[in-house]
Amino acid sequence: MSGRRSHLPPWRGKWVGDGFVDLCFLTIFHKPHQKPNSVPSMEKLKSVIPETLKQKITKSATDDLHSTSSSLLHFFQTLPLFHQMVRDLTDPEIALCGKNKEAALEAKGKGNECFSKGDYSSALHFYSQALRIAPLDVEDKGKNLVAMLYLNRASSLHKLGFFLESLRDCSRALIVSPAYAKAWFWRAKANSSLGNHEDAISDLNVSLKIETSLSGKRQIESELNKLLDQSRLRSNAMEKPNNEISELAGLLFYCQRLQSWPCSSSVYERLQMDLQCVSTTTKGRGMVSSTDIPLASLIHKEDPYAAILLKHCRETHCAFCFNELPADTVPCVSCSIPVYCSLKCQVQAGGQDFPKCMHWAAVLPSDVVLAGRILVKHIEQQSSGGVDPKIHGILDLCQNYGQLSPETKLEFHVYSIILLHCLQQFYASNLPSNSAMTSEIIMLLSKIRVNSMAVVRMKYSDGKQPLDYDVTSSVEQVQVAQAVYCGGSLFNHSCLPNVHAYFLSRTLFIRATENVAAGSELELSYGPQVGEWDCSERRRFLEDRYSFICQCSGCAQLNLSDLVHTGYRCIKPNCFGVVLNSCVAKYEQEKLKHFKGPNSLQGYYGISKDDDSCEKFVHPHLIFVSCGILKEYMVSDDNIGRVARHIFEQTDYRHCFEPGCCLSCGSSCDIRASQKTIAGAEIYIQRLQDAVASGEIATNLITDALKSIDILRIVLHPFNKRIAEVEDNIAQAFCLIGELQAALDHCQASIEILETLYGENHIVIGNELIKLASIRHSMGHKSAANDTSRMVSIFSRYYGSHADIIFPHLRYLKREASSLV
Ligand SMILES: C[S@@+](CC[C@H](N)C(=O)[O-])C[C@H]1O[C@@H](n2cnc3c(N)ncnc32)[C@H](O)[C@@H]1O
Repeated sequence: MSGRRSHLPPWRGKWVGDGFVDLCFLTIFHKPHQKPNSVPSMEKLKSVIPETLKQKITKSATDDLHSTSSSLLHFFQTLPLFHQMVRDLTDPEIALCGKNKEAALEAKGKGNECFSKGDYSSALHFYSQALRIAPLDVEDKGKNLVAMLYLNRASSLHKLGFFLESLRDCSRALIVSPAYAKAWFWRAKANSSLGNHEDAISDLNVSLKIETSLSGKRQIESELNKLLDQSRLRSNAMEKPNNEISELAGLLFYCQRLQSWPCSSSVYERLQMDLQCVSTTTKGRGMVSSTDIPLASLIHKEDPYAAILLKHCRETHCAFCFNELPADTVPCVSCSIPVYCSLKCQVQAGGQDFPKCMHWAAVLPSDVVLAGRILVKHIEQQSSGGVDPKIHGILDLCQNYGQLSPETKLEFHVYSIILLHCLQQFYASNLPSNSAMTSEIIMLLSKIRVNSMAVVRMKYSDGKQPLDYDVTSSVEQVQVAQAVYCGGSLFNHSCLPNVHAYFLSRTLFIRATENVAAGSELELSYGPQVGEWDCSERRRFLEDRYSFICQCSGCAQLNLSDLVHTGYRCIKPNCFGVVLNSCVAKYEQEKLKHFKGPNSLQGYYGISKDDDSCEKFVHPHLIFVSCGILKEYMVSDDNIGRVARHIFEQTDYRHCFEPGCCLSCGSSCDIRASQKTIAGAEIYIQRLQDAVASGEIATNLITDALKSIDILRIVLHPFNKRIAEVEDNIAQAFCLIGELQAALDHCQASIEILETLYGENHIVIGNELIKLASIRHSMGHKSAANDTSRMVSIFSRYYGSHADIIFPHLRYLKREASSLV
């Protein structure tokens, strides 16, 4: 789920969390080999809608939809601009997504040129481009063009040392043209390079039989003799390797290399949870378990109802399984847009695609395309079941149309009419162009907005392969696809989630990250979490993006993290109290106003009553309000306990959140002056960040940043998140110049703050421990093994047996840790 882009620096193992996707209207896909198509002028279309109609639409509620969509439909039907736009979107002649023999031949020619110059990676690029646009049934020089392109690419791959990829491409060429002697020959070479000598010999024998030219036959014979000599030399007793490298075996090999599903048998971990969908008091439906759930249990697994790859990932990720593309991509058979990692994905995608790959599917925003896919799936399911394929109430999911922004309401109206007209080309009888159908699509778009999930992948932003791990590797979650999971949509959001969602291939997995008592609600995070942002930021984000006011426990209760996250330090030297800015103070004061007493929270999140009638949360860093007095959960004498006591040892808690006043001793602090001081310090920190990004670090930049963090420590509360971020920047800079002890100290300082903000078992801490362990390991410290075991336990909590698949670093670090012990 997308979540807002965190302000953490790129190397931080940052956690965007689970989130639902945002809308990205009007982003246009330009194909690499052709000029960008004319952009459908959505803004222009919106601008010609009469003002009164616009007003009506932007103020509409669900009940008004028939009337508003009828008026807009009527207006568009008489508007030439609208018809022109629909024509542009649907006309295969105008569209850029069609196959194109001339362009394919041109790209092939460029590939051949590069190949003959020995520039095999450019040749690979041009052949892949040509494959994408080559029509399936055309010939070039008496041979099938697609088969030729596969073969040419196979030769480039072979030259580059990608033998398995080369083998697969030869097999693909042979599927298209089985009597292609050269393809058998190159397949033999790939098999031979992979050590599959018997397969290589058998391929050469086939090639020899088919080849007609004398020179060709001679070349094959010479290769065959070489291989036969080699195999005679090998002992007869040698075990025969498994030579059956089929497309499927190739796929499995790739999955192993890419650390992706479905190669691992652990994927078949069983679901044993008995979950129920119940009605909650404040959040609509929600999921609960009828039994106690131990932490790390897999509680839900689901394939998407519909899913689409995001535009920016079209060149890098498979359009079906969403995994990273290998070098030997497989194009779509009907159009030039999607590419797949294998024939298997290509075939599977065929079942979920539109009847014909259409230009509009490449141009319209992902929400709209997803709505189109859902409509088509619905129509086809109904028709195949012999049911009248009338569209009504597609997907039993909630929607928040009434709470959408005026601009979004207008866009939903416009897009639903455009989508309807695009789909009518194929489904005119099921999709009448009327207000009922338009309202139905608006509802569908509203459901997608609230319920669709962002499918994410881990990205190593320093560009290194996961297994080439070193201390500066960074792990980041990036969104690659958007999908609707009907079951997954029933999990509500909490800023203190007790379950965690992640993806392997297209499959959604949800796992409990703590022990959850029977009957407690199971809630994941749609992005914001306690520790990541303060309460005001989280609520604003959820309201803007998903149009609901968060009613979770993290937002309803006081917690230490929210108070100190952006807090300032008290001016008294020995006071550990926190000073809040006006925005945070307002939100925290608000919580107290709405506090209805401890009983209102019964039954949530495993709260239990202890002897002196105080409510306890399972989250150790939570401070809670109970029985009319403020009391901290943490009674220990550590930092958290000290801060908590200072903050809450006051009687009149209802008025304690005065902005600019220390919550502990009441001293007033000049926040404006503090902000000015911070702005001065931030200049040097930014310079260091820029230097880190460029990889060139002068020591004076580190010295300046160290002075700046000292200044920050004077004005900001010791647990303010900004200090953790800057400590992290400095640690990275020290890493880059090889001063590992200093890097270690700053990395530890950063983690200490993050543990206070998130809790020590949070996945963010797991990500940070990757860095700590790697620094310690580079220094030969035995304690790296402790970091690793802590990290492994955190990752297991969030990913169970899938942790090693998602974080290949874990395997590396585990191996290194065992070598230290
Ligand atoms: C993906 S749906 C979750 C299932 C939904 N409750 C239902 O009845 O179908 C998201 C919607 O649930 C509600 N919701 C989820 N988490 C919430 C929270 N923490 N506070 C308030 N409403 C929430 C909001 O209406 C939100 O738009």
